[in-house]
Amino acid sequence: MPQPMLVAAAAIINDKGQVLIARRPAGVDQAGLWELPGGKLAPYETGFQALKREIGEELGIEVLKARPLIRVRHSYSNKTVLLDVWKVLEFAGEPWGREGQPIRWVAVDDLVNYTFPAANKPIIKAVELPEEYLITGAFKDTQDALNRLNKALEQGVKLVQLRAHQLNAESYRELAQAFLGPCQSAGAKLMLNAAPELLNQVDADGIHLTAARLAQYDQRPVPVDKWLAASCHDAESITQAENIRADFITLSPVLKTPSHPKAQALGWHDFNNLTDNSKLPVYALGGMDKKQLDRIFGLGGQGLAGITQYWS
Ligand SMILES: Nc1nc2c([nH]c(=O)n2[C@@H]2O[C@H](COP(=O)(O)OP(=O)(O)OP(=O)(O)O)[C@@H](O)[C@H]2O)c(=O)[nH]1
Ligand SMILES: [Mg+2]
Repeated sequence: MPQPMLVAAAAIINDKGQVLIARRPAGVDQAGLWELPGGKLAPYETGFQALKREIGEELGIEVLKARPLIRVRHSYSNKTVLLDVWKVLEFAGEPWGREGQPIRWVAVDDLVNYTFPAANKPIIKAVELPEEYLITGAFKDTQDALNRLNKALEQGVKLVQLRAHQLNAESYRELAQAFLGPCQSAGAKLMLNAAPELLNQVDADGIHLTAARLAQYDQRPVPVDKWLAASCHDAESITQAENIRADFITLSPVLKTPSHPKAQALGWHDFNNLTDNSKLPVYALGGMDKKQLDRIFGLGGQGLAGITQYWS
């Protein structure tokens, strides 16, 4: 593999939750496309140092606080880039296009209306996705499930996977219908852990494929305006998720977990290796709790997925 060009880029979010994008000027590579501000690492610079310098040069602001968001390797016809993308949490000053480039604050939901370089597809998804992915656990009946869901939504959960393998197809569909309203009111996305065809009956935000379902497809089984996620456990299933153009994945079990006592845990080292080689945003799953979020970010993860934290 050729040595990639190392690039640091920033997802700068303001207090309205908008993200700052800039337009690449005429005459440069990828002219006219929108991008996240940033640029190439100088020799001996770390990603964060390059981020601070580039953002100062391009936008005239000082990055005060940032954390890793996603690292994406992408090969164009003329070069390979490794984009080290940071989420900027605090900055000083008012950004302006110091190099004459148009800049714009855009609502996260509107990012789909702008054209970015091909490498940015998973990056835009990482910007859109929250840090936590709730997977539903055991419940007594519909009312109990809804009570637990509402509690989780009150605590700020923005992404929910309805996982209920104990239900038959009809009961699952009914429960999924019942989940739609509360999720919509809370501005949360609802992923169905079910066959993709269920989207024809239940207008949820997307489908989460089990590892078994993931292996069955040779192309993306849901429309592009819906989200597609998959459960992965190793490099092979991650490649399969990329091949069918999934938007994000869970990777498990990172640590030992009581819900899957027989499964061999990956451990942090393998989690890091696998996310490094994944093009897609990766949620860590298995034995996770919120205290591990900074470690997960540092190892290339999007955030954590799980059940115990919000469902019990
Ligand atoms: N800054 C930035 N670069 C991106 C993005 N996506 C992407 O593929 N790239 C690629 O990363 C490479 C380096 O980015 P750059 O042109 O901003 O580098 P730079 O600021 O150091 O430019 P310069 O060398 O002209 O001063 C370019 O080939 C660009 O196409 C993105 O979202 N932001
Ligand atoms: Mg640049």
